[in-house]
Amino acid sequence: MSNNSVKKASDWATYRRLLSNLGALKTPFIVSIVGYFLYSSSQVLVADWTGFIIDSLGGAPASQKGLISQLYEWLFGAVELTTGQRHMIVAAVAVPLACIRGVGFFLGNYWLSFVSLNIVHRMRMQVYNKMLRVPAYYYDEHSTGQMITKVTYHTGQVTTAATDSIKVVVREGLFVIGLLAYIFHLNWRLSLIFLCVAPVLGLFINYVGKRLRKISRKIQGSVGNITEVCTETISGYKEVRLYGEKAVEEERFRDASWYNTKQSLKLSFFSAISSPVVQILLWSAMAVIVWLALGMFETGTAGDFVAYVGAAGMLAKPIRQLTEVYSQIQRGLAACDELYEFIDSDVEVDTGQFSPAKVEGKIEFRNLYFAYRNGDKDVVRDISFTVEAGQTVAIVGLSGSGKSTLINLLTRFYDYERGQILLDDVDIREYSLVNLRQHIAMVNQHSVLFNDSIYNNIAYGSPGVEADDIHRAAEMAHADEFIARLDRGLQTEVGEDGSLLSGGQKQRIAIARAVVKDAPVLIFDEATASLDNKSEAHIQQAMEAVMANRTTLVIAHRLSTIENSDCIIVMEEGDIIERGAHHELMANNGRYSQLYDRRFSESES
Ligand SMILES: Nc1ncnc2c1ncn2[C@@H]1O[C@H](COP(=O)(O)OP(=O)(O)OP(=O)(O)O)[C@@H](O)[C@H]1O
Repeated sequence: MSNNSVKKASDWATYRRLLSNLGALKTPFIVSIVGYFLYSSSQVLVADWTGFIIDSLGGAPASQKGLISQLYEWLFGAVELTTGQRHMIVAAVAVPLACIRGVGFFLGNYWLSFVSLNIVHRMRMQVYNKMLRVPAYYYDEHSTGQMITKVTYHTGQVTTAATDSIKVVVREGLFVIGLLAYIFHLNWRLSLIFLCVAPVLGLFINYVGKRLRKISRKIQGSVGNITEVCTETISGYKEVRLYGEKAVEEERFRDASWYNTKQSLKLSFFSAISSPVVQILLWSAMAVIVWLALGMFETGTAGDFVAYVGAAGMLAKPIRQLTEVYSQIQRGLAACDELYEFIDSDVEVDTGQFSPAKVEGKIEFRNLYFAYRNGDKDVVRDISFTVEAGQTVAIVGLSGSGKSTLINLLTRFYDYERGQILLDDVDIREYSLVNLRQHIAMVNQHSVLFNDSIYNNIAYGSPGVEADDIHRAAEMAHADEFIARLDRGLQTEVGEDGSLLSGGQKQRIAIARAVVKDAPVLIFDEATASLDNKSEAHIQQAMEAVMANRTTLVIAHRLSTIENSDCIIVMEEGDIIERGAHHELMANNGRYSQLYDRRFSESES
């Protein structure tokens, strides 16, 4: 019971929130409602016109209730008309009715689409903006497939509900109200019978609505799973084939797709059953009405009777349409719920106000501890070291020792709670996020290239950069040589994530991008993938050129980077176990010299 009332409140909250988006769209919304009002009124008047025609067969129409009859009486009551003139007037009513209907239809349809599409666009932008701001944890905990589904499938559901379905709701809803008002006007006692059916209809529709909403949520989840399997198969197509996992992936996909099919069938069942049930209820009421009307219309004309039964009969169609779109509306609302949940989720903490135009680049880690939210223990412990402005520090250690975690904390993709990281002696949490990241350039193991030209990839993050700077950066990154060999040079398209380039070429473009950014702090997470000697030498020279005069933190795998750095930090399982210059650590004969010997012999062989 309490659960239900909570759900109800949240349903209303969803409606209210959607409507609160109207804002500047109020005028087009009102125009569309006026349009649909005209459209529905003209539809109601068609029933009235039928009664008017029947009454005019025996002479001047004499109905006291018919709307067109009364207008006719008001306009022509005092005029002597021939039968021919009267017939012409009765027939001519069709033209203004069609005009009102047409104008109303256009105004209603166009302006309601205008409103709905704008609301959907805003919502889609809110979702996308949120993706740019959610913390790294969100990406850890949700798959790419599920996130893509939000922007595509979920907003698609809202679009259908907010455009096609809402049009039917407003248009046919107003039509139903108009018809009810009209039959009440003709005979209110008889019309009360219709109202007796209303609570039964309401209860039934409410029950079906809840089921539809629940199933719709399951369908959304299942579309997320389908997209997830698909994106994994697409990005890992080589692994799938090389490891012979085609059958397993096919099975995973079949499960996800079949679950979706089952839930969609359930949804179809409920939406298909609701319309006939509603129609049976309505037509039962209709039968009672006709039966009673035959005895109760003794005061009205034959035209009134026909108009009444005609209008009552007309109710069936819009009510059927309303029940038919009900499932789409529920799907839209279920999607809205989930999108709003996402829109309301936390963003990266960004409370710092400090925004210096330039920093020297001194970095200090001070007694830093950190545990990931989903991990149970600290993955780095009591980390303290300083990198003076302009120095290079290499961090080495076995896989999983916490090297990347330190970089993730420095760039504030995750926030620490114990200890400090300082940039120019100011805690990095006091910097605004945008400002902090402006001072850092990073070349990652998996630097992402965008599906654009090499030129634009190098200029990424540095809007308005001069062409000369791009050329210089490409030279410094030792990328100019291979770029010159390409037919379209810097304008060559690199494909999705640079798929048309080799690993070494991609890295050099990423280095050029860091050069153009010209930040005082540089982070290199060196690729472990073995490059051929020539590429390695190119990248080595590129790195050295870029590192000059910058504070550099290198997660190092290459011997030369390690040997030349001012200090080497050796990590093991989250702790710093050794630190010092290369020759000092070699002389210590500890873990570093073991690691070094191992790498040295590997690279020699
Ligand atoms: N997003 C995350 N959520 C939870 N745990 C994580 C996350 N990223 C890393 N870890 C864990 O933190 C520890 C340190 O990982 P980290 O990536 O910092 O190591 P690394 O030294 O950079 O390793 P590699 O050289 O293989 O990149 C590992 O035990 C890892 O499982």
